[in-house]
Amino acid sequence: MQKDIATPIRTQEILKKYGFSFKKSLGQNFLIDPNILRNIVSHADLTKNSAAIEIGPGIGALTENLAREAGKVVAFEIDQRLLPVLADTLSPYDNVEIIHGDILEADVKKVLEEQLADYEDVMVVANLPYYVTTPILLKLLMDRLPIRGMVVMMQKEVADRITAKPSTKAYGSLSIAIQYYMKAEVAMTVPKTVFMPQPNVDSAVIKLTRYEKPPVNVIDEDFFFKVSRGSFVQRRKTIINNLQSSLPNGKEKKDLIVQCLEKVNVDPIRRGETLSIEEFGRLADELYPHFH
Ligand SMILES: C[S@@+](CC[C@H](N)C(=O)[O-])C[C@H]1O[C@@H](n2cnc3c(N)ncnc32)[C@H](O)[C@@H]1O
Repeated sequence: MQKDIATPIRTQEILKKYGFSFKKSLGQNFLIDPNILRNIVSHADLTKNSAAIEIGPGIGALTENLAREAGKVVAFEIDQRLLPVLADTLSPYDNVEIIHGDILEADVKKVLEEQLADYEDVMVVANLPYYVTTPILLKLLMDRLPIRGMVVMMQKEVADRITAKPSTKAYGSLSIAIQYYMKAEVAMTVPKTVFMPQPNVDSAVIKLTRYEKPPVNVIDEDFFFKVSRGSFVQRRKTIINNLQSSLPNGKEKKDLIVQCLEKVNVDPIRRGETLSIEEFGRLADELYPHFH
């Protein structure tokens, strides 16, 4: 067994050897605790028949743990300065491929089709760069990748929003966007002390498991997301007020919106934050013929 990359001493040695300085703008907070890393990977339930996709391998701390458990790891890293570091730290593993580039620009579907098709399942596992957590998650979901799920670390406040249930403060359009595709749960919270440098915010790891089919069947997904987003524009306002402002010609069509709300048993004076995904689905389908 190789020495872990992610001990504080080894991380310091690697950073010194390469004269590496952290770029805050790239969300570079590296993990330096082998137990946390093993724990994150255990939530992904990998076997040698699984492949893992990692976003932002840094100096390879999580990558190494993934390489030990999965059949193959493909990791996307934006910072060119880390490429020689990764070539060095991950040299004991022949099942890792590093792709240099921005995950937001990457054709992940092509990578899955061309390089990972032989694996039974694929998991995305990452300690995400916090400045782009939401765009990364939404991109991966909208790409409709045939993955089993994701185990991803992020700012705790974002993890709470993603996993939130209706009628809670954290519930909003992000909760709906993610929970439409995946079952979402907090796997663990993570203290600041296991990072170098320490971030200013608390962190949590969430586990997302892709649904075979969404929890609600809708006529048009884009319209469903438009209605749910539009219902949260001003959280303190009622759903009728928010929909009047967010739907095209909503002000003039107030009576029609009220009728649609009543038809699906949603009181127009409820707030968006009280509606479940199923209720948003029924409402979107009712509004669709009049507003799409
Ligand atoms: C929070 S660090 C995690 C590093 C390592 N996985 C660990 O856990 O120690 C985030 C990593 O993502 C990289 N990164 C930032 N933005 C990225 C992007 N748009 N695409 C790919 N990698 C990115 C950073 O350079 C950094 O290596």
